[in-house]
Amino acid sequence: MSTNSASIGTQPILYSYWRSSCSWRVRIAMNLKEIPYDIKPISLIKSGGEQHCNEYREVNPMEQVPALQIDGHTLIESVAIMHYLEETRPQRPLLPQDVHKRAKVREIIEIICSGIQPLQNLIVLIHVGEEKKKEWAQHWITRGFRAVEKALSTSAGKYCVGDEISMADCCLVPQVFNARRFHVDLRPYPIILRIDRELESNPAFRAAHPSNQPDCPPELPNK
Ligand SMILES: O=C(O)/C=C\C(=O)CC(=O)CC(=O)O
Repeated sequence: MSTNSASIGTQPILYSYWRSSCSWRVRIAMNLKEIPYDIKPISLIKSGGEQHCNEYREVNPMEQVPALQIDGHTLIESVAIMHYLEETRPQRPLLPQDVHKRAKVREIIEIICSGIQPLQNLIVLIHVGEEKKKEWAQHWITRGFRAVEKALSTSAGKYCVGDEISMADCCLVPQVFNARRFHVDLRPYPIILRIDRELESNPAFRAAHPSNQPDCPPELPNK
């Protein structure tokens, strides 16, 4: 963890891209915990991607968003960031007290953050190629959503795990957006759809939505 004296005692800075699902997870968590922050937009597409420039590589050697400068540190990886926020800002908890429920939250996080999103992110789709990318993304999202829906069939209340919003919900909503972006048929996943609809009007989720980001283009493509 590198230190960054500029962020000690000042407002956290989130390096973010409007429709990056990983940035979006952190925006939701920050909003739920009511932590004020500034956004530094990093365009993943402008001039081959600002995430690859030397200056940003110093911030995040993975050349991805998000990165969060907070408490004098630079943190990367959205799930690690959410856990840091949970441990340092326990207000409005995003993990349940019950250990079994915690395990379910982590299970859903893993399915999405290891089993779906990395397989359909920008670098992979560029490698797969324009012609095949839609079918590829649909395949991995469908496979993962089958498992998420099954997990939710026993864990869900109003939200992914019980009736309290958790980190699992922070991960689910952006992934549903990606599924729609790649025209995945969501009808087989009624619980996923119900939770997504439930969270649509939540102010923390609304403020984190791509369409409410400073770097969102005037017309939202593929929405
Ligand atoms: O086409 C673009 O606008 C570029 C990048 C993204 O949306 C972000 C992703 O790679 C998808 C994701 O975060 O899951």
